[in-house]
Amino acid sequence: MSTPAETLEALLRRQHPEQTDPPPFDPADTPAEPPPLFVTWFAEATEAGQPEPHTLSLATVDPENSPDVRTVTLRGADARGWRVATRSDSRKGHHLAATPKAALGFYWPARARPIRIRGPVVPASPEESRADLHARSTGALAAALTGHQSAPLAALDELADASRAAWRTAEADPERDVPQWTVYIVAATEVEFWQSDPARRHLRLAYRRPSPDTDTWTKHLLWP
Ligand SMILES: Cc1cc2nc3c(=O)[nH]c(=O)nc-3n(C[C@H](O)[C@H](O)[C@H](O)COP(=O)(O)O)c2cc1C
Repeated sequence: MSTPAETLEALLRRQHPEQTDPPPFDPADTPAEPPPLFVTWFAEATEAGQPEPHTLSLATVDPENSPDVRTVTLRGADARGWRVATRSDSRKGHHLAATPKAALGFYWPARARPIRIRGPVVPASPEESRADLHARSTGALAAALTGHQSAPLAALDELADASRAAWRTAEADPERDVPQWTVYIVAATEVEFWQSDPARRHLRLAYRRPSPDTDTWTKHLLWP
């Protein structure tokens, strides 16, 4: 009988990168700033049928400087930066309070394109965070209201009871505030666009700027 490790190795050997014809990408013909290129690539991933292109990895560091990562949902991206949202009293919220820096990772296999982003993080205004909370579904409000995110859970019944109560509140009072709900803006200083190449001459275009206070980005290619 095969061990779980052998089973995994056999499954891994059968995996291959998705074979897609790389879409046209000329690094010389790119905007001076990364957000417009991000929007173009996002739209192209959507058109190519990429499931959940707005799902990304958010990396933070804990107070001991150990990295941590989890999956979140993109709320928007513009000249201010890339926006995610969560409770400020979650594990990631505590990390961001202590070390307001993050890295983001997107991967869109339908276009064979990852994008990685790094930079300092600033919370959006309470008004913007409240608007984000109430632009979403009843379930999303109930989830935010349930609270205790990342705290140890003693029993599933406790979650069921808290969640049912949160759903009742969300349905009865859709404008209910959750003061901990926070939009965080990753004010990128580095953004890298990676385009797969069948001959493995992958294209890597990196944008950099010294700080979020400047709109002047430099661009350069990287060896794959
Ligand atoms: C597809 C997907 C999207 C998610 N989006 C969010 C999100 O936008 N905000 C959030 O707080 N958690 C989101 N989560 C849950 C997080 O992955 C994570 O479990 C939770 O935020 C606790 O993370 P933390 O303990 O590092 O704070 C999402 C999970 C999945 C699978």
